[in-house]
Amino acid sequence: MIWSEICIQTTNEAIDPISNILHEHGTNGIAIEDPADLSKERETFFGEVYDLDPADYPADGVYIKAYLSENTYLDKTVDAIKRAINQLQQYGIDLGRNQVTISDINEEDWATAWKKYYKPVKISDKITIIPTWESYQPTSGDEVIIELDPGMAFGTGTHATTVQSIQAIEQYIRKQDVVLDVGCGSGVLSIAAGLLGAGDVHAFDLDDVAVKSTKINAELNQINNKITASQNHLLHDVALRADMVVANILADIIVRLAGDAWNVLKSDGIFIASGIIKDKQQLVQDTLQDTGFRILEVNKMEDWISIVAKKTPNESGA
Ligand SMILES: C[S@@+](CC[C@H](N)C(=O)[O-])C[C@H]1O[C@@H](n2cnc3c(N)ncnc32)[C@H](O)[C@@H]1O
Repeated sequence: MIWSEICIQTTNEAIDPISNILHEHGTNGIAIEDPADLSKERETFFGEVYDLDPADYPADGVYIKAYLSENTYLDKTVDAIKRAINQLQQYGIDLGRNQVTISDINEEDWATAWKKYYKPVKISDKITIIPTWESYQPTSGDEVIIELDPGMAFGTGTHATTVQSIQAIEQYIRKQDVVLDVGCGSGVLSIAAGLLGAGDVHAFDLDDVAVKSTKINAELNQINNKITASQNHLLHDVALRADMVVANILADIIVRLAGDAWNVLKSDGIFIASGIIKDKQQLVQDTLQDTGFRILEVNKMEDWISIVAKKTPNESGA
């Protein structure tokens, strides 16, 4: 079968929002080619992405590739994707060259192409993520291994926003916590929470592909007894009581989520918000504080901000 490959040349900061747009327009198998992956050092990064080959990467820019099956609406879909990407400039996101190219590709090529960029990666002092098709020898007895096959869903675990989320989960989780993962993608954050001791994890995503991927990955890690995954818009109509809410999603969506996150959290509950660009940091902080949260931490990795907030009155009593 022949597929259409959409390749967008853009910037690192545009990867998440453009990936979301591509998902929303029904594309499959998103692959990211970012030369920064070869050389980046993260302040709080505990290891390296192993075995990456420079020959696999573009000389400059970031390429996001996604695939559409043969369909008569290709032109319309591509136009809609271009329009949605251009609108990101209104949110202050730098799109770089913003060049979109379309080419035909055989099914056998795309189905496995992205896998060559995805290697075992140590993302905290405890956690290593390994793709299911790679072999890996743990380096210490207490290493927590997350096996992952994200398939078509977002979330290899290696993106800075995901790394920040997992590091915060590791720091704040307590045994038997009830955790809600909003925008679960591949389920990587839910699995991290489950393996780090959460009692019950509820994962939500708008995208049915993400929900299926979370279920598959929970089973792969043998913690499907702890994790439920369902299709949902943010936390709408969720009546659970949680110790922790984690959302690696865009800043503007976190702003909309803040009130519901407050409502579902128990007193002293923790809200981990990630996927925030620098320009939106103040907006998210202000919104969280106006909602009543006390900001515990603001962290930066590459160009991304994550915020950890607690459901306790702040000093001004708001
Ligand atoms: C950046 S990905 C994060 C995936 C994963 N949690 C991680 O950290 O790697 C954001 C996810 O949020 C989902 N999403 C976007 N808007 C949403 C909404 N309004 N309600 C629920 N999920 C949403 C997307 O489908 C996508 O899977």
